[in-house]
Amino acid sequence: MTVTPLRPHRFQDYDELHQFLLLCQQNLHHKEQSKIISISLEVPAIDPLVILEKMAQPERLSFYWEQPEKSEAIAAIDAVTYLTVAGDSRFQAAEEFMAECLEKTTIVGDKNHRWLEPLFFCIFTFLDRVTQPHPPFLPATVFLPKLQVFRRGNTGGLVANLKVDKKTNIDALTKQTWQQFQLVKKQGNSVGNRLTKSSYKPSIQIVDRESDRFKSGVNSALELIKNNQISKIVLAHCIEVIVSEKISVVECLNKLRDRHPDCYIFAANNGKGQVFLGASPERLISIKNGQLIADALAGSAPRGKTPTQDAEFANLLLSSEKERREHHAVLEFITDRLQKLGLTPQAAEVPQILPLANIQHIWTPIQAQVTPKVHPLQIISLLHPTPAVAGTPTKIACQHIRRFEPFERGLYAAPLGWINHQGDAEFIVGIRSALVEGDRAKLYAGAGIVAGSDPEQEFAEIQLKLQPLLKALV
Ligand SMILES: C=C(O[C@H]1C=CC=C(C(=O)O)[C@@H]1O)C(=O)O
Repeated sequence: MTVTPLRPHRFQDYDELHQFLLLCQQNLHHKEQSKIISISLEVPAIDPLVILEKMAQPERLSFYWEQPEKSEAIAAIDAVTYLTVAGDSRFQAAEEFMAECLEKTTIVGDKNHRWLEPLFFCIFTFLDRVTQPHPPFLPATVFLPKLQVFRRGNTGGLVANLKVDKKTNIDALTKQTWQQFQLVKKQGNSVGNRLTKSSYKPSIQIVDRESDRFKSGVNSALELIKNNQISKIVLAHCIEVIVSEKISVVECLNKLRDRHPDCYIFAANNGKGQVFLGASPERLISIKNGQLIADALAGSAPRGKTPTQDAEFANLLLSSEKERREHHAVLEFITDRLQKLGLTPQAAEVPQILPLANIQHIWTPIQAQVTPKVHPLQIISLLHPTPAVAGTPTKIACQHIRRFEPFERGLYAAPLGWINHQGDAEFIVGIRSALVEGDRAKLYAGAGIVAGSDPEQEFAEIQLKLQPLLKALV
């Protein structure tokens, strides 16, 4: 990888871009060689959701990521190169793919933000194999977008990743890239004019055939727990909804970010008409300048209707032995796995409450210092799936999940996120999510089952967890 220092002229004019790309092509040594030229530019603050709406095409890969509370959002549009792979070495294959891409990438332009450089967007499924004949996503999809647009507060930026080989028509590539730059810049200052609320007001029909199956799954799981085969399992439920018109992904994301500013809002489009989206409160890992944070998040209660009732629910949650056990399984697992990697994780001794719009959780953030030798995907391969979405012991819990759940999880409860070339990364766990296709969506939510769990209460918890998505679809 070559990183060229900040250029004083910063591609402000068409001819400069044209000359630069011609030079890149001339510098290729032989006719098979290709390069990825990654150009980053500061632009006025833009709403990346507007860019997603205007520039993403349904038949191309795209990815959207937002943390409304931090005023951070990013849209990744189309792929200049991508990998799809299955099997238990998927994380390693993804790591190798990224290294190969970076090997032939030249990075130029502005560099004052960690998102002003090429990012790899990663979409993994819950399991490393799929059994459906036409799965919406393969076990690993990693892509470098053609265009990436971000906003953080009042700053904005774009990254264009261009593939250049001896055969590339540089005139056409320059024209296309220049048009993209202009289109993005035209949306400048769109933070003030975020998406206007449209008149999209469809009605919804819920198909929920499997609620008894969920409860009987919980009863069977309790038997396994009683027989000491497992100590925890997370069982999910899936409902299908039919909406009276084609679901607007952008509208749905817009509602989610307004109503759930404390969650990660995300959407992954497979380029085949299916979009996996949601509002997840659960960070798997974030790494910034070598500082890692992972969330142990498990144990749930509703929000109260008054501050007093809310505090009561929070106290009950923290003092419930059953909920604490559910939480502790996750904390212990993450800490143990990070130690296996040679890291020294540190967590507060007393867990906290993470209050969300309609639910609250027991939460312990875990911190560790990561050396550059440890790749983020190595960490993810050891952490996923945590007992917040699988169970204890992991392998046996996963086998029973497949047996009890009458659907394939796909991206539900799986790692989704991005990585840059310096090892900064951010991955969430894809819970509180839905797979959208046309006028239909499958909504997913799960609950941790331990000794003392009650099937009716777990089902009620799942209904609560499904609400944000149900409400955002209409
Ligand atoms: C598996 C889910 O939530 C996890 C995260 C937080 C709390 C959880 C719980 O209390 O069961 C779950 O472990 C889900 O929302 O689908």
